[in-house]
Amino acid sequence: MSIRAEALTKVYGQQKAVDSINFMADTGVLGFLGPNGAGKSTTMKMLTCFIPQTSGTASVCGFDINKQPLDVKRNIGYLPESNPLYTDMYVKESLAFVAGIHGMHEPAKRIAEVIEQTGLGPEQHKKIGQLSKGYRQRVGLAQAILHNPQVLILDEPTSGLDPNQLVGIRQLITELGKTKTIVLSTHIMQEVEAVCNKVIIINKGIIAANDTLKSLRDKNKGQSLESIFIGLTNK
Ligand SMILES: Nc1ncnc2c1ncn2[C@@H]1O[C@H](COP(=O)(O)OP(=O)(O)OP(=O)(O)O)[C@@H](O)[C@H]1O
Repeated sequence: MSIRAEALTKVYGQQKAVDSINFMADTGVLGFLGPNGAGKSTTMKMLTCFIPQTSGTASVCGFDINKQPLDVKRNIGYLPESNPLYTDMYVKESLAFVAGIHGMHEPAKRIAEVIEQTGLGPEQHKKIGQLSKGYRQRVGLAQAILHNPQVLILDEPTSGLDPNQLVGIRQLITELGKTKTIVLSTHIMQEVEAVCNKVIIINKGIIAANDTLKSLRDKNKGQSLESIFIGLTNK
């Protein structure tokens, strides 16, 4: 199993942002949905070892997030919600920098491959600060997949992209999901329908649904994913 979370909990002060959630994920694209403030980003930050959990456990590719954080990070690629990038760096320079962090030797070939895969070719000689939002997202994705991790955690990777950019990024996520485990947070139901095999809906830190997209639809016959989401998150 690529990801396993058991009773994973995060408390900020008085607030339980993530309340004892259990889930597993393997190869494919898992849609991680929930209203604003539901606990999606917090869960992602714990799985990627950015913040410690309050209680419970989780493992990535069999490595414990507390005891083996370096192994977790070797096996995980993370695109955070705000996609923080060094805007003064050139695209290739930023990828070489990330390759260095991962201790990759002679990364030029892999950098060229990832530039091709993410469609960054035409913009590869620009500074990140000169890129459009869609191309910045592609740089974020390129950085996340550079070390060829088995697990990808993508926090709203397509927010704010135009329809053309959306199609390209979704195709890339679908392609990557054939061999990798992807956890994808999004508010766009159309996107879930387009790329996800499985769906977790989280509400107020608690899992309200954990199912395949097909079974979720079969159980709620005739309802759109949007109405299912609204029904489950307004309780
Ligand atoms: N550093 C923090 N300190 C205190 N509370 C926090 C912190 N980070 C998040 N929270 C709170 O935890 C809850 C869950 O936040 P989180 O960012 O995980 O939600 P989310 O599902 O990702 O929301 P969105 O869809 O708006 O990005 C929210 O109520 C938020 O205000």
